[in-house]
Amino acid sequence: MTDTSTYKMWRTLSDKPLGKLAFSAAASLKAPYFASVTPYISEIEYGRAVVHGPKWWFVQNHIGTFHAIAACNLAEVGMGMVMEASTPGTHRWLPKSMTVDYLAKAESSLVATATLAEEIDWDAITTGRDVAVDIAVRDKKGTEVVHARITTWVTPKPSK
Ligand SMILES: CC(C)(COP(=O)(O)OP(=O)(O)OC[C@H]1O[C@@H](n2cnc3c(N)ncnc32)[C@H](O)[C@@H]1OP(=O)(O)O)[C@@H](O)C(=O)NCCC(=O)NCCSC(=O)Cc1ccccc1
Repeated sequence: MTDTSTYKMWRTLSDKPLGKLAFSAAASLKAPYFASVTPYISEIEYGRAVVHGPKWWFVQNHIGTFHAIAACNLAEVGMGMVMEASTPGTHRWLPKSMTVDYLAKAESSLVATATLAEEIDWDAITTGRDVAVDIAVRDKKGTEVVHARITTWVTPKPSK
């Protein structure tokens, strides 16, 4: 079981009235650039997270759709939640690359579903390894408009 402070906070707040809203606001305070997509985090569990990004004026591009880089930011939020819920307290993670495909015009609010790309034997990570997260970003019709893969670098936490 992971014991990051983020996942502990999720378990404390997520079943309380307005708890998910409070958690989502806290995530944006911790990493303020996330606030630009006003993320609402609805699900977090080992290996999976779901994040909603409303479409409003600030996230639009010149053709009036959801800006691709704003969608990437939403994908980053999803990745971060998956990694916080999945990485054991003995290890730490840092995003090191992202590949992204813009599959269709994003004309509505978006939902990013982030999943660990493969089963990970965390105990076997004694030096460092890549851990990938896939993120499917869908519009309100369920069409996947953006697909991202974010690779994180996982290492054992240094002893203090
Ligand atoms: C570290 C690595 C990924 C790999 O380098 P390599 O040389 O192959 O690996 P090596 O293991 O030798 O480590 C080298 C050094 O790195 C340090 N270190 C390692 N792991 C961690 C760790 N987990 N945390 C902290 N430090 C760590 C390690 O101590 C060592 O330092 P030292 O030598 O002791 O002083 C490197 O390419 C890099 O820093 N890239 C930039 C990454 C970056 O800035 N990403 C974007 C940021 S997130 C964002 O913007 C969005 C977002 C926000 C919130 C939530 C979600 C999303």
